[in-house]
Amino acid sequence: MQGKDDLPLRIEWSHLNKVYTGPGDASRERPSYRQTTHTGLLDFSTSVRRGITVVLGPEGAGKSTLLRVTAMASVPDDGRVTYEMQENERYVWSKSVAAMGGIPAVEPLRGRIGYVPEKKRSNREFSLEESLFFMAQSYRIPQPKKRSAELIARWGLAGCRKEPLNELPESAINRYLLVRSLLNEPDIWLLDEPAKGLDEFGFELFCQELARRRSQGLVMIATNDMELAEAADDLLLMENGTCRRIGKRDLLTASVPDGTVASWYKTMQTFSGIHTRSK
Ligand SMILES: Nc1ncnc2c1ncn2[C@@H]1O[C@H](COP(=O)(O)OP(=O)(O)OP(=O)(O)O)[C@@H](O)[C@H]1O
Repeated sequence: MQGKDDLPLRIEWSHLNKVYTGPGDASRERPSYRQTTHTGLLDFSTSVRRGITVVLGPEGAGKSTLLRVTAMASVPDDGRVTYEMQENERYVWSKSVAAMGGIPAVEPLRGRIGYVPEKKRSNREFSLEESLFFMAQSYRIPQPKKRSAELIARWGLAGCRKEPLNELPESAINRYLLVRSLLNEPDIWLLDEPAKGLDEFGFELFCQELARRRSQGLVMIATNDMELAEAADDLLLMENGTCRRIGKRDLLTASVPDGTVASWYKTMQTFSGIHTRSK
């Protein structure tokens, strides 16, 4: 019999483009009336499978944009994302799907994606406990109270469960965001700098969860934290909104003497002149 781990789980991006337009550069002495544009994704095409893919790249390379679009929290200008969840079950996210009020078409998928965004703050006045309960209800999770209580206990958040989200200390809000993304036991877990702001205990819990999900689902981590990047099965290197390199971590890092992701990434930077603020 085919187990869950044997089922195909794959995301493919085809010719994705995303450009941000905004008012002129406010940092300039004279205000400009011209719009500025920033490239988030530029004809981005590649695919990933089950396991942990770490997305690397310098500041502004498009890592957060890629995760945001893949989480369907943002609509691409062009191109498509295809999610193959299992045989005969696939979904597409694109501008036309979004424009057609595509939410019903991707609704079953939404409940199978967990996303931790880059910005780790909340201005909500709900308590941590209420917020998780409401979210569990919106996902139609059976026994939502039990599920949120279980996660609160497992992630050491019982002491601050009554606190409003906008008053939580940084370490707790980071753990809360991880818990929120796990409520629905997602098949696809998308994490933008997940270790940033986590305390030591939170990082330990996060590593345990990552180990548990390595074979169970598809995990993508955008990070500049080279210690975390060592968790990768696959590496995806981005530059100027494009995929510059993708492959098995072991094969890519075999080309550097110490076999670490940090050294491989440094070598790649040397050849392209890209710079980052890696740890
Ligand atoms: N909401 C936005 N409005 C305007 N420009 C944006 C927005 N989000 C991203 N950008 C621009 O898009 C480009 C890609 O940004 P993105 O945050 O995706 O890169 P990144 O690789 O995640 O960078 P970092 O490592 O700094 O988080 C950058 O030039 C950025 O300034």
